[in-house]
Amino acid sequence: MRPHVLASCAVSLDGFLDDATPQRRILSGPADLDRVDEERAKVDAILVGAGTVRADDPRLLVRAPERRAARTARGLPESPLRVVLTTRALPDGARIRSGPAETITLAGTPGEVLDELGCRGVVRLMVEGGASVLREFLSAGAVDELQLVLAPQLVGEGPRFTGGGRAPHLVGTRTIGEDVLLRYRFGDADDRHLAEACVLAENCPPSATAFSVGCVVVADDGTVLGSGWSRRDHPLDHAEEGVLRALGNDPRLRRATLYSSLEPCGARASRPDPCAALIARAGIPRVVHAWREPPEFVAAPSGTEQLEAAGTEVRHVPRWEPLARMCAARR
Ligand SMILES: NC(=O)C1=CN([C@@H]2O[C@H](COP(=O)(O)OP(=O)(O)OC[C@H]3O[C@@H](n4cnc5c(N)ncnc54)[C@H](OP(=O)(O)O)[C@@H]3O)[C@@H](O)[C@H]2O)C=CC1
Ligand SMILES: Nc1c(N[C@@H]2O[C@H](COP(=O)(O)O)[C@@H](O)[C@H]2O)[nH]c(=O)[nH]c1=O
Repeated sequence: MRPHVLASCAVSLDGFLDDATPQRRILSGPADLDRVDEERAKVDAILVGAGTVRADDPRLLVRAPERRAARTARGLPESPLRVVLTTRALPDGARIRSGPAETITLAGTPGEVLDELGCRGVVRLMVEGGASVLREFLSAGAVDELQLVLAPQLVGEGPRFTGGGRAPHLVGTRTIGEDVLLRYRFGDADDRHLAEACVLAENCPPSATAFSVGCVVVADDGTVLGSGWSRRDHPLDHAEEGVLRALGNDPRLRRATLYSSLEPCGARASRPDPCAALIARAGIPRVVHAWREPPEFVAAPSGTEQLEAAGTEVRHVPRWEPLARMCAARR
């Protein structure tokens, strides 16, 4: 299975990734560099092109000790696998060649590289650049999410990425100090919204007695009506339950699609109404999920059967199941 690909970069106001001098130009402010570190800590592998290794001599490690410790506690290496795309040997003395993380080199099309990394068990890949690699991955339609930071600097000239590819759809913006983070997703509507639901599950407060799930509800014109995750507003809330409560009787629900990282439940121990009943009652005609509920807390999960009996179309997209599981396992 191919990994979920997050492309991440910072650009100046005039659109450059670096300046034209041999020194590395840091565009992100300190708070954004810390956010990038947080993203690194979530992935299995970080990929750059050899041009970035030659220009920046990066280490590509998780910097924050508490993030490294949290990875180790989950049985992961303290920093992700480092992947350099190159047709040559890495420069002698390049910092990326030394520990503590493992480094591999690969060559090939983005599709071949993703297949190879998928075979190695990489579920989440972060592509950090540089210009050629970003262009190559975006043009090949190999990026699922782009996190682009606009930094308040004017550079004049330097590397930039250009080129075609699938249309980006804005999913969120955030001001980070003086930087602005723009988050985009690519692909068809089901892939975009379902992958987003999966990563929302990372926000769930931990629980030993319930799954961690993310949910997005989208109107038939593509408007995101609501989103959330398990236990966001109340310790017993399922993700779908919290989102539907906030939406009340919105008439748009009758033509909406509900995306959930996990199949909506058909039975609950802690509350009378399972999510399948809440969805049917709200009149939502379509549900898309990534992961059939395992028989962990309920002997024979029946959410799909109940939804279908109520006339709701249910689509299971197994491509996102590893991402749904990985985000649910995050603490
Ligand atoms: N602002 C930001 O967020 C970031 C900025 N940057 C900047 O980007 C610049 C570097 O960009 P750029 O020069 O385009 O270099 P890249 O990092 O994109 O690397 C390009 C090189 O990668 C190798 N490569 C690319 N695709 C493949 C492939 N499919 N198979 C095998 N090898 C491949 C080739 O190396 P080879 O010739 O060895 O085969 C190629 O020359 C730097 O200035 C850096 O500072 C980089 C990352 C982030
Ligand atoms: N300059 C720049 C980035 N550059 C990326 O960070 C890498 C270096 O990371 P490290 O090894 O931890 O120092 C560098 O090679 C490139 O991939 N990233 C950003 O978010 N913002 C920035 O302004």
